[in-house]
Amino acid sequence: MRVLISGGAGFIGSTVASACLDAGITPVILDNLVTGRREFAEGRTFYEGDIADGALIDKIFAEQPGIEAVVHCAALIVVPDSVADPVGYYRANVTKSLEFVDHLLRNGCGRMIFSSSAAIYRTGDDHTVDERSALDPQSPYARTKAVCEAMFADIAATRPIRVLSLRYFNPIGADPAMRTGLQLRRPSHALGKMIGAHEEGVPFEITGTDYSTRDGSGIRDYVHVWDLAAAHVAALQRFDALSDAESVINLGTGSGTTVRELADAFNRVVARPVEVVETERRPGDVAGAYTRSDLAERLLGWRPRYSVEDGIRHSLEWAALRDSRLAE
Ligand SMILES: O=c1ccn([C@@H]2O[C@H](COP(=O)(O)OP(=O)(O)O[C@H]3O[C@H](CO)[C@H](O)[C@H](O)[C@H]3O)[C@@H](O)[C@H]2O)c(=O)[nH]1
Repeated sequence: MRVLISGGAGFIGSTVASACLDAGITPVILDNLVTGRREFAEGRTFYEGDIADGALIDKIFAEQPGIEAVVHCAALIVVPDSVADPVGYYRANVTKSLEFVDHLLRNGCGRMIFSSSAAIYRTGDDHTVDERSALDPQSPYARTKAVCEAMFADIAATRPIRVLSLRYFNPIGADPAMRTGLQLRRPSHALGKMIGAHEEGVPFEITGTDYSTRDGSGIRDYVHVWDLAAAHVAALQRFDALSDAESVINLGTGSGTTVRELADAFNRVVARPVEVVETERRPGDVAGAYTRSDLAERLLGWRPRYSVEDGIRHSLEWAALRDSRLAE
């Protein structure tokens, strides 16, 4: 099977590409390298360019016969940037996705797996969500994902394409074989900040300790990126067995981890523990959620295999390697 992966030189897309290769699926990478890394496409079939570039998409389908599906990961993903630049975010994530799907239709590609986000859910009092939970995206970034889901569903209703949206919770870790990982040197998410604090020997700041969670800190569902990638492989293999109604699947572990618990897990992994201090909430932050759904297991036969500690260990291993793997 041959699969086109948009954003295939990014963190998740490149990991999906590695999982495809390991499963005997041939990935064709499409990435404009705005945030993706050329190094992550090395040795793979790679087209540098934009998902909205119709001539390029036509060229890819002409040169790579037998592309059976698309995994659409290409997107901008930084919440504060989306607040500062909503036009840029809607253009990159929505307008270009609309053009992309049109190009796919013209080339007869009828299967798409879309990288969506659990950030689109309204979170209830018990901090759990499933695929039927109400949506209430809180940032322009999250709204671009919700808009894309709705747009794809409208298109799939009458045009010959089916779209499966996979709603990711919080990805951590790296390819266990260390082919790829997070491209950023200093990621701003909780584990990235923890690794940074640990390297510099400064305290890690818990941003917000007055949430209605079991210990007051924010709760998330940290899912290993290799498990996410494996879910894409399972979705590709089972795509045609899914019914039209089964168009959204949560990808999380089903366990909530608070920031304090994440720090405890971190300190079980590292030799020299990181100190933890408390500060104010970040603007726009939410208490958070984890999945209560078993749909991924029922429909894809997928279950996460890696623990939060595994994710932390692999993130640390990648952080130590990153500078030797990436040019800058
Ligand atoms: O230095 C920090 C950074 C984060 N946190 C806390 O850690 C939790 C998780 O924060 P992250 O920034 O790691 O994750 P978010 O879920 O808030 O947001 C991230 O994950 C989302 C997926 O659900 C989207 O992808 C989004 O773009 C991305 O920023 C929150 O309670 C946050 O307050 C800290 O305590 N200290």
